[in-house]
Amino acid sequence: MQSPRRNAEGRPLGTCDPSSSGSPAHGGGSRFEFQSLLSSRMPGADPTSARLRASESPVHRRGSFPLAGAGSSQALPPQLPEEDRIDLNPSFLGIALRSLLAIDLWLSKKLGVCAGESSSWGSMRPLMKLLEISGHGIPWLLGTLYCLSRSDSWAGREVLMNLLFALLLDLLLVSLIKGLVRRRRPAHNQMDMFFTISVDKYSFPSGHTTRAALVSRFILNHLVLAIPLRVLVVLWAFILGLSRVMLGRHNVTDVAFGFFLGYMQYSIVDYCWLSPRTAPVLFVLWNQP
Ligand SMILES: CC(C)=CCC/C(C)=C/CC/C(C)=C/COP(=O)(O)O
Repeated sequence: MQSPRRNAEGRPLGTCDPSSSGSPAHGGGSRFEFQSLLSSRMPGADPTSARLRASESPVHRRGSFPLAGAGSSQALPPQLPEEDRIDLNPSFLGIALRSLLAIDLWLSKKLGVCAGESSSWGSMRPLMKLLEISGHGIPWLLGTLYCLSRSDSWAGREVLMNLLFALLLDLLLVSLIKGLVRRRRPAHNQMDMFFTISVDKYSFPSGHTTRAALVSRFILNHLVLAIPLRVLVVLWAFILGLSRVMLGRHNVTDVAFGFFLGYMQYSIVDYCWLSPRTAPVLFVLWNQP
């Protein structure tokens, strides 16, 4: 049997100090806690009446005890520890976010059909992992550096220099957000990714997806491609994002935000576009023998 949860005084919740009963305005806040805790934790309790009682009480609307009435000599009852308080009036935003999170987890689990070899689409896993490599940071960085070293035109060098800047900016922003948000990867993910850095144990946002959105927008804006190739670039980005969820690497919201972030990152790169005019030092340095 579980031991009962206790309040700040070490008293089991659901018991009430008789000395503190009475009007909340006179320091009897414990009674309201008792009522609301009881009605929301007891099986078969009526949550509506708990809410009504709570809304009548200034104690619960503000989530704290009122000051003792003027001249009252009764000591203020102690505050409940944070984990023992119940938000009886959650905001609309709170409910919406919690619902979105629940749908996200449910949908991500459903779509994680290549998460393991024994999953329903487990045979597709090698293909998904090939896609994973196509969006990895290392091949993109090395490929850009190689092309930059081989480029013999100013225009080509300028575009590649900006692609390098875009890839580095992406790594920086994704690492920063992953480190701040620290959302764990889905439980069904197998951590068998190729060449990761420490923040890659976190999943929000999907780095592959930000890169895919950023690079594809970059290519569409700076390379002259026939329509079928342009469609292919967009499809690659979209399928790469989807494959992150199918592999079980990410939740749907990690990928959705990844697309948004990658798209916005391109706008930053475009705004700060490096050219021999705006960043002459970079271009001169690159041309040193
Ligand atoms: C210059 C430097 C520090 C390069 C690091 C490149 C690198 C290891 C990128 C990590 C790529 C990666 C595994 C990202 C994780 O992607 P998710 O889609 O799983 O978030």
